[in-house]
Amino acid sequence: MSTDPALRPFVAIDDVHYRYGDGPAIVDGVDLTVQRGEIHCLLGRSGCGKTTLLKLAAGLVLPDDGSVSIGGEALRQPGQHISFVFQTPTLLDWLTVLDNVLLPITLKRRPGAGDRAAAADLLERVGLSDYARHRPFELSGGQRSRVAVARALIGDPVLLLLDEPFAALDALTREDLQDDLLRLCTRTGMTVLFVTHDIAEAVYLGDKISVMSAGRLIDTRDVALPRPRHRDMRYAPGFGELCRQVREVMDVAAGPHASRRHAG
Ligand SMILES: Nc1ncnc2c1ncn2[C@@H]1O[C@H](COP(=O)(O)OP(=O)(O)OP(=O)(O)O)[C@@H](O)[C@H]1O
Repeated sequence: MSTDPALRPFVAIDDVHYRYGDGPAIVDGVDLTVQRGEIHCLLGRSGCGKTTLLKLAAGLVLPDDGSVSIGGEALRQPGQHISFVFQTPTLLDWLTVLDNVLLPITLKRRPGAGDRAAAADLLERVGLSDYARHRPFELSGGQRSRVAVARALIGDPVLLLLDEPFAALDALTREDLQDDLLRLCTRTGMTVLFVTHDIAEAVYLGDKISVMSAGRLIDTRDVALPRPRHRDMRYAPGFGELCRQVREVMDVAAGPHASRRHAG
């Protein structure tokens, strides 16, 4: 690995192994690097270990073997400036939307006027200024997901980890949120590791895509699409071809039956 800090990957997951208790290996020798400012999408079938790898990247669980480092520092506990967005937006119904966004601050100290202004600014950026005083149960699923993204960004995290954050949403709302996320990433230059089952989502969002299967990374590739991404790109022939190539990798990982089904 390079000794020049500018060239060193921001996230370095190095030969990481993890099992829950005495169970089987769930993460089985994974090497993954993410450069600063990169959006790296992690694809894989259900149960292959994606969430566990994300928890390792957050320091929520520690590797049995191998190492995780963020910004050149070995991670030995939950990372201070790492935010996690879960599939279900875990908002507190008794707090207002604004107070939900402020929650990560409130858990550490009393929020000040600057914190409130930052939360209001984030709500504006996700299109929810008019909902600051609402309670989460008054919002749609897409709006709740937007609040969860805004909450993850309070305190300017250096690394954003997202675990299928838009999976429960309808296709059009999901596309809107993908565009919101890309805008926020461009503005902040944040580094992102994004877990999804959805190949088109990974291709649209990612600078790179890694495919995971049975605890291992079986493929990592660059996404050869220009930035900024635009929704019309989804209908360009090159986009479909990229999706097809990734699908092929996933089918090969799933064995000959999946490949035959895909072939028709
Ligand atoms: N806390 C836990 N204790 C024991 N086993 C667990 C625990 N969490 C996950 N597992 C097991 O680890 C394996 C991988 O789970 P993980 O959630 O990492 O997969 P995933 O790829 O994110 O799946 P999905 O796409 O369905 O969310 C599964 O077999 C799961 O049952």
